[in-house]
This record gives sequence, C-alpha cells and structure tokens, in this order.
Amino acid sequence: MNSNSNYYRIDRDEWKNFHQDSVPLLSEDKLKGLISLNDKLSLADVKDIYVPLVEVIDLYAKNYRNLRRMKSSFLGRSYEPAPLIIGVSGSVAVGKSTTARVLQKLLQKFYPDKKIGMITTDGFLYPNAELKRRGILNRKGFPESYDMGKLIQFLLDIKTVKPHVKYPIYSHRIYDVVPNAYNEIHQPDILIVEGINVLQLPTNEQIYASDFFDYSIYVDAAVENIENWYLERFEMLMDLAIDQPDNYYYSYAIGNRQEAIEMARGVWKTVNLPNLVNFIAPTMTRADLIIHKTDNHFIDYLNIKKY
Ligand SMILES: Nc1ncnc2c1ncn2[C@@H]1O[C@H](COP(=O)(O)OP(=O)(O)OP(=O)(O)O)[C@@H](O)[C@H]1O
Ligand SMILES: CC(C)(CO)[C@@H](O)C(=O)NCCC(=O)O
Repeated sequence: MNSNSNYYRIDRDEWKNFHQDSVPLLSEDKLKGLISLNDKLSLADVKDIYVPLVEVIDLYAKNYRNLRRMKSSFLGRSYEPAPLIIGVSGSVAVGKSTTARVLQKLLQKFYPDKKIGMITTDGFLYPNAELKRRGILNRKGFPESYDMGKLIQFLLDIKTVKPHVKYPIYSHRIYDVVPNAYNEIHQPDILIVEGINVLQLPTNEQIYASDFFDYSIYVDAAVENIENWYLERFEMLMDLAIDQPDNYYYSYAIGNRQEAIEMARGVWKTVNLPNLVNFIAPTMTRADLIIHKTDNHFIDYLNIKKY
C-alpha cells in the first residue's frame, strides 16, 4: 500500500494493544477453550488479532443498528431489525474459512445471547454438470461459475429475517455441489459469509451482492505462500482420501504422489492463480479490513480503511 492509500497500516504489535482489557467475555480462560476447537490458530493470534477485531465489529454493529433505527424514524416506518452481514474474501486456499470460523466462535463468545451464523459461497457454484454444459468446468471459482442471482436472493432472505433459509452445500470430497442437499439458517443476528466472490460486482444483476455486506475482510498473502498452502492442503486432502474410493482425491491418493502434486501445481497455475490475479485481488481495496499473512500463516500487519 502506498502512502496515499485509503488504509492505515497497523503492525501486529500496535494492533494487539487495541484490545480493551475490560471485556470479561473474552478472558484468557475462555479463549483457551476456543483454541481447542480450532487447533490451526495459536492463542496469540486470537488474543492479538481477533479480539481487537471483534471489538471493531462491535462498533460497526452498534452503528448499523442506530443508523437503521434513525432512518426508520425519519421515514416514519417501524424499525425492523436486520442482521449484520460480514464478508470474508481472498484467494483460494489463503485461509478464508479458517478466519471465518474463528471469528464466528469468538463473536459467539462475545455475544452469548445472539445467534452467529457462517456460510461459504462455494455452495452457490453451479454443479459440475452445469459448468460442463456451459463449457467452463476449468473456470470453477471464476465469477461466471457462481449462480449470483441465487446468492443475492439468499442474502435478501437473511436481511429480511425470513425463517429457515436454505442454502446449497459444496463438498471438497466429491469436488462438486452436493445434489439435493441443503443446510438451513434460522434468523441469525450476525452472518459471516466467506468466499472468493463476496466483494465482486455482478455483471448483470440489478442488486449488488456487496450491498448486503456491512463489514468486509480480505485475507491477503504473497502468491508464493498461497501456492504452498494450496499444495499442502491438496496433500492433506489426498491423505484423507486414501481409504475412500468414492472420494475425488482417491485416484491421486493411490497413484504416483509426485505426479499428483505436479497436477495440483498445474491447476494452481492455470486456474486459481489467474483467478486471483484477474478477479479476486482487484477487489481487495473494497474491503474495510485487510489481514496480511506471511510465512506459516503468521499475521504481521493489518490495513484498516480510513474513509
Ligand atoms: N492460521 C492458520 N494456521 C495454519 N494453517 C492454516 C491457517 N489458516 C489456514 N490454514 C491452512 O491453509 C489451508 C487453506 O485454508 P482454508 O481452507 O481456510 O482456505 P480457504 O481460503 O477457505 O480456501 P478455499 O477457498 O479453497 O475454500 C488449509 O490447509 C488450512 O488448514
Ligand atoms: C471451490 C473453490 C472454487 C473455492 O473454494 C476452489 O476450492 C476450487 O475448487 N477451485 C477450482 C480449481 C481447483 O482448485 O481444483
């Protein structure tokens, strides 16, 4: 970020001091409990990075409620509460779902009486058969591979507090949207939506998905690191598939390991990297907050939007 960018760059050592020690709901003991649920993150990350972040989100949540209340009163309409929606974006394999998951658990501790939901936009991909029919099977994750109309309808249903809103499920195990399977979400107070496309502008919709996001986070890292994390995850998925013949990764798991890794490297170079460079990274400066990770997923600084 150059000096005239619209962000304050805040190094980890400065950011961690923004934590207000007065917050008893996030005491050290409670945070330890959270770590056992999510061993990918260190307690230091939770304390230094995520606790101050929850407090920033709390500011946005209060402001959002107040503004909507005042707007309703100005318009002479009755106030209807609407959930706060948080978007988490970034490259394939940068760690969006890990970030979203820890944020959900922490927000749930911070607001014990509220319902904090989390979904991924992966379920809104067209199924493989439809991608094939459209000739874009090798563009999975690109803007045209998502049913954006369906995602927008989902967000609208959440904002208007419809009961039991269904959403489709994507499975890395079958490498496809699960046919006729849905999860349900019932009137959350806060919903975290994680996906590579949450900050993208649609090409042919009347409503923008970004209109529904009240706070947005972009997870950023050097492409060399993300490629390594992608390959590490590929190896992990292969290892998990070794005794599951119906698993997409099974044929790779039982074949030549080096060839499988080369294949994954090819997918990174021809699919996920061009998607990152052309369609995901350009949305970064729409985010309210950019979390920067370096080697070993260590968060070294954050960029927080000025205006
Ligand atoms: N803080 C962390 N510490 C250690 N490993 C991490 C951390 N965050 C993510 N990872 C690992 O990096 C890989 C990618 O993370 P994750 O699955 O969260 O990415 P993603 O951005 O949600 O990917 P996708 O878009 O493909 O769903 C995973 O193997 C995950 O275990
Ligand atoms: C499902 C997405 C698009 C996003 O999570 C990604 O994990 C993916 O499958 N990309 C397509 C190329 C690949 O990595 O196989």
